[in-house]
Amino acid sequence: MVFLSRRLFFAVLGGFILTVVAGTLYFLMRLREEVIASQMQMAELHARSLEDQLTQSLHVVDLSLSRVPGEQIDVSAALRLAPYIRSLSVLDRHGRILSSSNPENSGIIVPTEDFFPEQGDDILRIGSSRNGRDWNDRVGDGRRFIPAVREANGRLQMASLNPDYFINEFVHRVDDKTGVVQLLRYDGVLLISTDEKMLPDGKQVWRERLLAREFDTIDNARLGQRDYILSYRASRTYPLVLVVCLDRSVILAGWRSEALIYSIVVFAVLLGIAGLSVFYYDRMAEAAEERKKAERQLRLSASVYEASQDAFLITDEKAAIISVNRAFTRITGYTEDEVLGKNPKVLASGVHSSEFYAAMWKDILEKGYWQGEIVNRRKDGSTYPEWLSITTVRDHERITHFIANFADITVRKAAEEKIRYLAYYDTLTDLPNRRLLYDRLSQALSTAQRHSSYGALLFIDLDHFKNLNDTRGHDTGDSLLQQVALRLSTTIRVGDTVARIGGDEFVVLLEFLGENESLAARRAEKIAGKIRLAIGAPYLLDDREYHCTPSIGIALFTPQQTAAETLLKRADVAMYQAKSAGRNTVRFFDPEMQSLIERRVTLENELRDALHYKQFILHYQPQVDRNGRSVGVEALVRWQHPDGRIIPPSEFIELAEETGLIVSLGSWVLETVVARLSEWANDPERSHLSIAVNVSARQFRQPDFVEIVSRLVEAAGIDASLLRLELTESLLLENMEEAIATMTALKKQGVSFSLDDFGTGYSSLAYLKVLPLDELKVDQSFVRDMLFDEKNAAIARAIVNLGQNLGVTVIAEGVETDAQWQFLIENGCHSFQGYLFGHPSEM
Ligand SMILES: Nc1nc2c(ncn2[C@@H]2O[C@@H]3COP(=O)(O)O[C@H]4[C@@H](O)[C@H](n5cnc6c(=O)[nH]c(N)nc65)O[C@@H]4COP(=O)(O)O[C@H]3[C@H]2O)c(=O)[nH]1
Repeated sequence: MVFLSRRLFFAVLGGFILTVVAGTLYFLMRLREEVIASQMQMAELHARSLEDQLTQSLHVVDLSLSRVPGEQIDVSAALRLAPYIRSLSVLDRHGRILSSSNPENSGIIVPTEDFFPEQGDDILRIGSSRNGRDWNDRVGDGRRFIPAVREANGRLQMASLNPDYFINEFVHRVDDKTGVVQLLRYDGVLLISTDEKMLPDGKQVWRERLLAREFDTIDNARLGQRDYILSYRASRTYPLVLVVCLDRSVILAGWRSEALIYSIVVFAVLLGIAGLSVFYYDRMAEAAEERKKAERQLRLSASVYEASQDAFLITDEKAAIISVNRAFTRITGYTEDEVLGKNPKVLASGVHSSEFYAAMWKDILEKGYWQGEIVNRRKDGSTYPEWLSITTVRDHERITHFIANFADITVRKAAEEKIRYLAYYDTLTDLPNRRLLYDRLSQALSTAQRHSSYGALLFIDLDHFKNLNDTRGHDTGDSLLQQVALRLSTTIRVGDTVARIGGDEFVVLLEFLGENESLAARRAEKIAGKIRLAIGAPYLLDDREYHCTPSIGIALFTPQQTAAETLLKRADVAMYQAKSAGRNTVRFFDPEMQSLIERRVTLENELRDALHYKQFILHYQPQVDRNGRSVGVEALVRWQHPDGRIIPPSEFIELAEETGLIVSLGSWVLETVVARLSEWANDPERSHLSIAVNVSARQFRQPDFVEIVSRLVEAAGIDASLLRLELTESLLLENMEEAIATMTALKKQGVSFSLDDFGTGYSSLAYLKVLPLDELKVDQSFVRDMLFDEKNAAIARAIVNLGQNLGVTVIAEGVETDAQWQFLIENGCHSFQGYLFGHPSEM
């Protein structure tokens, strides 16, 4: 729609108003002219009819006066005929009234010189208007008369005319409020006027008028203070002029009031039209401005929408796509035509679960808004991360559209990742830096507290690294650091942390080293040893072999330890101790731990030697029945240390387990036992004795354990049932199925099994049913106190009952007194072992 400018609008409105005003004025003026024209006609009509009437009246007078002189005047007849004649008189040549119908006129000399025309026969000559009713009336009393004479036969006959008669006639025709009727003598002398105050035009004016025309109607004749329509007409017969003057102001009064009303109406209408126009123009201008603003806004929005670097996707209420912008196509590869009408699911990557989308839609529908990171799929099948915002558009609560706005954040994420990487990683080695180490250490400390588990911090410094840097340059130094980092990473378990905290300083964080401090220390030391070996292996730097050793400091952290800073300092101190101790070595921050470790290292080495130099011996402890008769023995290993001490198994079995030496030791024990059984087989006094052998978990889990035992038994040709393998509950529980398989296989060979330390472990009764056991061994801890502690007594009794129910024998170990033995016998125990029957000895 074309909208007029304000200036043009007012110009048009002004033009319209001017046109209406001009039209109205024109119309009113036309109306006025018509009024005037009709009044002029009217004035002319009046003038004509009054002149006609006047002429006739004067004709009567003329007739009355034209009688033969000397004739007696028949006054009454004349007056009857012309009521406007007051008297008729006869004058002599000198103007003396000889006789008159008004006798009092007689003798009066009439001054006829001012009559008009001044002389002439057979024509009526009109005198001027005089005061009084007649010649004889000297007082007048406001009355007037007009004399008229006619000369005939040397005599003058005169009539005194009553002007009031004519005035009456005139007023009868022309309302004295509207106009004035005047009767003039032809020479311009006023004879009669219906309004005496109004003076006629001067004689000269009339002379000129009458010379020009005998009758005429003139508009706008100024008489006195007023304007008139003036119509005059000279009598056809007599020297008189009849003038009708219509007062223009009165005539036009009606027109004026009409014009006023009309003007008011037109003005009001125009005012209304103008007001309404301005009002509507303003409203329309406002609306147009609003519309323009909205259009501008829309154009702006559209250009923002199109030019935006963010993708926009708009759907209808059913989630069918109705619009996408250029950025959408750039990011996803889909053109608008390809996605119009489709569901935004076309972009789904399959990375997110249905629960994720359900939660997202819940938010959108309930809160009207969702925002978050999501992975979508491009048209070419590649996926990309985007930051997505979805909002609803509502129309009175009803959702009409969904607007999704997203940006491909691949670059941003990469940058963030890079920043994060730079913040938390060492760029040379790709290892975590000090900051990340602190984070992980703090986490590890709280985890350690939660799980009551020990951990350790290993501070590793490369020996003489500075020399390498100084002599062969930093690049070579960097290369070494990278190789060391790689070796460290591959040496430790997944889940542990290796960090480079500066120069040639590395830190390894070990978690979950167990709840036992010394065990944790040993594990940490062992890993440190592995690291020392790994780092100690030769390097190839610039095609030259290079040897490097580390100094490693270890600080254990306990479940109570909290300060990461302190811990790192401790490990650092320990590392310096390692340096002071000659480098290429491992040192604990805690001196006790250090000596413990050192002792263990010594012990381990000695154990190896012991195996190598066959320093182990077996002691046998008898096992008896209710009658005290020997039914078997338990083989218990002893270490005959070169220093002459006999070391009990409690001091080395655990280390042997940890180091794996137990496998070799266990094999030696088995071989020795089988050899002893074979030896006893030929001894009638001992051939019935069984030998119980403790089998460690590691030994039992050897893949070829069944073969080893079978081979030994077969090779020795002994009665396999005399070989009784003692297993612990924990061993069996570690892998029940495998344990059953191994036991079953050996059972087939005739080997028997005893469950050692029964009651101290998990004591799951369920597994007892499925294990091919021959014997339950009541742990000595129950036996020791059972006579004083009812609970232990109850347990001992329960185990015996259990054995009876399962159909296996029950042996009690640690029997030291007769009372204990008697108690156990009374409660149905089958066999007994303990110092009461004999200490372990070489036999
Ligand atoms: N207080 C007290 N103790 C008694 C009494 N009667 C026997 N003992 C001790 O109780 C332990 C019984 O052995 P175990 O429970 O199998 O416990 C054994 C066994 O678990 C392990 N062990 C011993 N020899 C071997 C072996 O050859 N291989 C394996 N894997 N472990 C062995 O070492 C543990 C300790 O063995 P030992 O020091 O010989 O200790 C033996 C024995 O000397 C008594 O009346 N009172």
